Amino acid sequence: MADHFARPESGPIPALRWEEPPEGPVLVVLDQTRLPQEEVELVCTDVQALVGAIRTLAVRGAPLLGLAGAYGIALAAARGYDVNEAAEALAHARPTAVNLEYGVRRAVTAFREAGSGQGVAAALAEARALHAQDAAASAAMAEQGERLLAELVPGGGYRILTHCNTGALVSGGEGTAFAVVMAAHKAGELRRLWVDETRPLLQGARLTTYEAARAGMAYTLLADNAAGSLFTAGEVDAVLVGADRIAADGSTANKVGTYPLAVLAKYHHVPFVVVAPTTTVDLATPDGSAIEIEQRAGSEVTDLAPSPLGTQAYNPAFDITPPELITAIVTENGIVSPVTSPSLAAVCPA
Ligand SMILES: CSC[C@H]1O[C@H](OP(=O)(O)O)[C@H](O)[C@@H]1O
Repeated sequence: MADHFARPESGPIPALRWEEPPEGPVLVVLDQTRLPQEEVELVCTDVQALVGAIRTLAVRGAPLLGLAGAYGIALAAARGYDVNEAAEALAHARPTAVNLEYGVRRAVTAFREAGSGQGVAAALAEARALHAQDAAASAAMAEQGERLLAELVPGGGYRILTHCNTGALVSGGEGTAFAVVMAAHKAGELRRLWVDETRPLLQGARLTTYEAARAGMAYTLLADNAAGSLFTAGEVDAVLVGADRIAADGSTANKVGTYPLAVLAKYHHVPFVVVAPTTTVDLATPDGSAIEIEQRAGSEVTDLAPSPLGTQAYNPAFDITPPELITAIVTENGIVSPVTSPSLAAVCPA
């Protein structure tokens, strides 16, 4: 029997922070593979350690990956490592979330454009600017998402189903989809948060429950394959999810298991809402067919049972939801309906 443990403390969750101890600058990250049982921090003194943390999902979630990429460039520059090599290693640590390569690019550009001897300060300033930008985007999405819920679910008392984890653990602020849930909770309008466990790495069962418990929400965990019966029972007013990459036509890459929820939502006439900052929008990618889906080790699937030695496993980390299944995409700059007003360019900075 798993050890259940006391409700975690409330307050901000330091998913990632820059520190400058006497022995040199470090990036301190909360190891999300140890949550919720243990709050363990990893002190990254070099890019190799940070890349390892990204690949094992100690550091995870699209917006946070962007921050890790930017701070990783500042760390490489500050410790005298080759910035170009650091950029290559960081940008390719995980392929699907566009935020990672975006954050790396922002800091590398600042480093290269800085005056002589100013590269480290410029890269760190850009990482901090992206951090603040993400926190502001999170607050704006929460506000816009709450207004959208009031339109989509008249009468309040929302029963929201969410998948994977999209809270403060993936963000410089309160997160993406979970930030909207938090806003509804604070307004007294969250009747129930249905939390998909999110196999195989259980981001929902471990991390979203951790964040919902800290916030004092009314939440219920469910096995991913139980979601269908919730819709049948009429227990879902809206589905809110995050994103790792949104193509120009609104096709959305998100944690595997998202696409089936979109199909269920369509069949049961339930709003399906994606919440993501514009740093997750990739206008250079025309549609979902061009998004690389990360394939992860089969052991993440076979080891839980465990299955017989030699069992082959299919383990894509993400799937693609087509625009016609998405009711709305909430960004910090506005809400887009991929079917009726598909212009994501209108909400993205030029
Ligand atoms: C809104 S960012 C969170 C996003 O990232 C997750 O993937 P992973 O846990 O593999 O980093 C998942 O797709 C979430 O929606």
